[in-house]
Amino acid sequence: MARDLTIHHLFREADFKIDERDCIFSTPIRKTDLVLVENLTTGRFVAAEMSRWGVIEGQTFTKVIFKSTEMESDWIPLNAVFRPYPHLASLVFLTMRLEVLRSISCGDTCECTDDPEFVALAEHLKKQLAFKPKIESRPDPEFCNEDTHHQSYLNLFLPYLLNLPPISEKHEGIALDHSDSKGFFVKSVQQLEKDTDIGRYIGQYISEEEADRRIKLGKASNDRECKFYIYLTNLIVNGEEMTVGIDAAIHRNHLCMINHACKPNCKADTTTKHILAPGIVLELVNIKTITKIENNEELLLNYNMDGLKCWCSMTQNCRIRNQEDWAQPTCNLRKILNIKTNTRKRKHNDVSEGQETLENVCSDRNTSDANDNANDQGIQSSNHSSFNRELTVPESQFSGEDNRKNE
Ligand SMILES: C[S@@+](CC[C@H](N)C(=O)[O-])C[C@H]1O[C@@H](n2cnc3c(N)ncnc32)[C@H](O)[C@@H]1O
Repeated sequence: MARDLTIHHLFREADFKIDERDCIFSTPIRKTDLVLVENLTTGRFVAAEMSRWGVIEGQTFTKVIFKSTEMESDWIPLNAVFRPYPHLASLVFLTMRLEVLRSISCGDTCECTDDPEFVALAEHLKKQLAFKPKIESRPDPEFCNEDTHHQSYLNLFLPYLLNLPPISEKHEGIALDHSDSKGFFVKSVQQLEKDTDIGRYIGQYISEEEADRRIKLGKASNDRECKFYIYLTNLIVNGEEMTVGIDAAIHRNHLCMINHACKPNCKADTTTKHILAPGIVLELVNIKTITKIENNEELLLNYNMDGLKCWCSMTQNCRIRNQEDWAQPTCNLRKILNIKTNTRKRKHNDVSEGQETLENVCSDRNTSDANDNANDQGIQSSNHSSFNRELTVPESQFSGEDNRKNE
């Protein structure tokens, strides 16, 4: 019996073109996330949990501390860590299972699943599929008052010198708050009159293409906390309109934490124009109240987003969020667990489909800059995604995690 299988072998033998190390740059890794760690001496992977990370004194690259059942906690270079997307986790699991079955040519009753390496990794990958980050454990977000731009946005205009919009100070009448069911939200701390301008939606300006890439990443990550922070706006270049995104997932102010409601008390106003360079005009996104808002009321916007499973309960289509609202993994784990040897061909087809999705996402990595890498390595906890009147995202992107029992 061939018992010397490693994940490397498994990928190779199944003829998959998956560069697992690349994936770390395309999906956020958080502390306590489940990862696969490569033992640099043996080249084998073990299941592990991210414990801490940082830059070791005198070294130029980031290292992480991991905990695994097999080894003591240790510092390892970040590029030895692989956190597959949840649906990739199921593909890895499927590949292992297929390879083990193939290598020993046995039926379902074989002892191959007793192999300690297989069992440890399979357990690990199953946990990966059940990835459910908790909103309440989130650290307070950091805010700033200025926009910034991504390389993809600069590329649209070089060699022009861009004049970024001015600083937008936080309005004194609003504050950030948090609830277990909705995560962060914005509330008033004083009465706000109708038509009050409460500030500009701050973010990182990105090209439409980059916005698409980040949306794809959000989908591919299958993160149940999948949140949307990109607001699309218009840029008028020599009289022609083009779309750009303002991504507030990382670079943001309070306003990106305003939740959606079907009957909102605020609106996004794009009538203020800002001249970035001669002939290049940006439509700024200002948030304004559309009703009088009493002290201690939540500020709400209509995202006008198709497919949002809205929890605001203001219309018949909305409901209260519950556990079922989480996005389900795209790959059917139960199917994989019940795999039969004689269904091997069909399963291989399943794998190709999923892999295609993943490759599409990873292949766009070059458009991302150093800023992105920092974010993707878990420095921030938020997922990149988007909300806007023009975006249509499948329902599974808008899932929640808790019910409202704590409110
Ligand atoms: C810009 S964030 C709002 C702040 C968010 N509560 C947080 O903690 O980061 C937008 C995300 O919040 C969630 N959300 C906000 N309002 C919602 C609503 N009425 N129904 C469902 N999801 C909502 C969705 O996941 C959406 O992608």
